[in-house]
Amino acid sequence: MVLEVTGLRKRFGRTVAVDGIDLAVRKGAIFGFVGPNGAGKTTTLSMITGLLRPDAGSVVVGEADVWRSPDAAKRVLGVLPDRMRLFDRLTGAQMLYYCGVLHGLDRTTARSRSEDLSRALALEGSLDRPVADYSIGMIKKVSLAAALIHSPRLLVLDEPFEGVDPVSTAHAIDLLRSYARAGGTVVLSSHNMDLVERVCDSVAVIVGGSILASGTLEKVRDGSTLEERFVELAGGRSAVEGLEWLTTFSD
Ligand SMILES: Nc1ncnc2c1ncn2[C@@H]1O[C@H](COP(=O)(O)OP(=O)(O)OP(=O)(O)O)[C@@H](O)[C@H]1O
Repeated sequence: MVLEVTGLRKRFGRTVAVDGIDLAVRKGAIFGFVGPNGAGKTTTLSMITGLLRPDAGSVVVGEADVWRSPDAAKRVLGVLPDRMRLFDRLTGAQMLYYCGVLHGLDRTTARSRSEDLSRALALEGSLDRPVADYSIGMIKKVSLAAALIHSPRLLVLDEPFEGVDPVSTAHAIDLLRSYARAGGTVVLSSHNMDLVERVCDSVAVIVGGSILASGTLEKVRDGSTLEERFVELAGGRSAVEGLEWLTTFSD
């Protein structure tokens, strides 16, 4: 296992965001973490990556406990956090160079990897512009490149495809697949069930801070589509009753 999460818990005031979850992700997996809004995905991924201290539980990445040996764990991790604050006065090229050097790459390697990643993620032509001027999709792509630049063993990506166009998404998927085939491991969250079905080989469904189903994609789908299974586990669709006023139109 590359990632082992045991009894993870987090509460914000009276809100129990994560209610004692266990997860195990094997080497080479592309693992999808799905759940409705407010289910606890970002809170869980933030605790896994050392960004948010858990109230209880442990996270082991490779051999390292994220909260006891954070330096060792962070060497193994590549992270695309949700709503990441970027150094957005830097150009894309400067930001990738900075991330590479921070992770211990020498200058030449950081520059050449940043060029390789920009080609793979269709960011050429944008790297000399300040990140502050990037579109939402471009920010996701440069953040993904920043997560990959030091060639980590485990990638944790919170909503990596949100706002990313279909061609760039296809490139990013190809990149993640070849990374996983070579022994890298990916944990990603997404609201796009078709995409999760396309990319992931195993999934966990989190609702109200608890994991309601996890395992291989086939096991969790249980004969239906992931979307149907997701809606079922998340408590079904809400009715539109009581919204008749919506069709009275203001004019
Ligand atoms: N810093 C915080 N302070 C207070 N409550 C928080 C904080 N962060 C998260 N929460 C609450 O914890 C719960 C889980 O939030 P979280 O962001 O983990 O959900 P999520 O599954 O990532 O949702 P989404 O799909 O909408 O991004 C929610 O009820 C949220 O309001």
